[in-house]
Amino acid sequence: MAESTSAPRASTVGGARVEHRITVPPAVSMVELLGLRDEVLRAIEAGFTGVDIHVRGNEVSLAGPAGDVALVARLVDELVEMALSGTPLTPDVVSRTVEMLANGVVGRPADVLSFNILSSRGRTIRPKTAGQKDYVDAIDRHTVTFGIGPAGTGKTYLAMAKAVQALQARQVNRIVLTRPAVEAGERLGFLPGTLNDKIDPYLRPLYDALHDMIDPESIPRLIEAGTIEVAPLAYMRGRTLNDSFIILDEAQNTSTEQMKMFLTRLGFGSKVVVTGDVTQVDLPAATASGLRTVESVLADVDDVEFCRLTSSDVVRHRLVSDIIDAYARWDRS
Ligand SMILES: Nc1ncnc2c1ncn2[C@@H]1O[C@H](COP(=O)(O)OP(=O)(O)OP(=O)(O)O)[C@@H](O)[C@H]1O
Repeated sequence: MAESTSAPRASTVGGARVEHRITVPPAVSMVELLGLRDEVLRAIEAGFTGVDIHVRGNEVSLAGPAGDVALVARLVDELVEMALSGTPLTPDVVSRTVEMLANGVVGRPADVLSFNILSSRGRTIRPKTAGQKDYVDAIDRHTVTFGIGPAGTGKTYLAMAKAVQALQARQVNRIVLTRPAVEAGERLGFLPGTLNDKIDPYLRPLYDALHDMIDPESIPRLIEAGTIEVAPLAYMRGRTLNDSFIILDEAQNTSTEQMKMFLTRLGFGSKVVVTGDVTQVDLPAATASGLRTVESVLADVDDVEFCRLTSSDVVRHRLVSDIIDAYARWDRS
């Protein structure tokens, strides 16, 4: 951890302006901390224009308004902690850390952003927000986890990362990925091509995430062997899935009966993750979404967790989370 040589010290009348010095431990190289061509340092400066930051050797000096200086000091402390645990520091990591500190997120940003979910294909998948970390923790601790929240919060992506990790660790011997193919179900008969071609567009997002985590060349072999199964929800009927990591995506588009059918496929040694966004239901108006009803049905059942992600967990373009909030306000009015 960075060693702070003093608490922020007032240097101007009224205590508004303070100076603060941080000594970076020798185990962290300054290039690692400040980024190639100082890009991390520039990201910090851009976020706190009122704070003067000077770096000399392994000392970082801060001067500016007390509140900002305190925040930058904590930020540097978190970045040092991340560098010590081998987490690459980028401007994105800086802005996520700032966001967590500014929002008063409980716990340390370094514990969230340095947490390793899956190492595969030469890279590591980590949570990008505190909500994402809570979600993957919930998956670890429960047999059935619901990840509910807006688009782009990583609900599917992180569930798949956990599934691939469980497969790598031999905790399960199969991954089953499924979606309620609402549109495909209605139109299958009218589309040309084999069944596989017909359902493909609906299952495409699941393949895309898989490509990020498993060598694309080995995916056909794994599918052939049944180690990975990607299929519409209707194909789950009548089966019992043992020793499997099962993900139901877009679960807002299931009926109550389909949700029950899906959840009762659970076999021994299996884990289930259900993801969905209750604000994006594509079902006919008269059909109740199984994702809406399930929470009250299973409220008192042990080992089932409902985890909520919010617009602050959106990892797509920044604007996406503003758009989600704007729609939520419009809906309410
Ligand atoms: N922790 C993360 N690390 C890297 N990329 C991430 C992470 N979380 C999300 N992403 C990226 O964000 C994209 C959106 O995530 P995902 O598709 O899982 O969102 P979702 O919440 O399931 O939304 P949708 O309902 O649109 O499917 C992913 O394809 C992935 O590229």
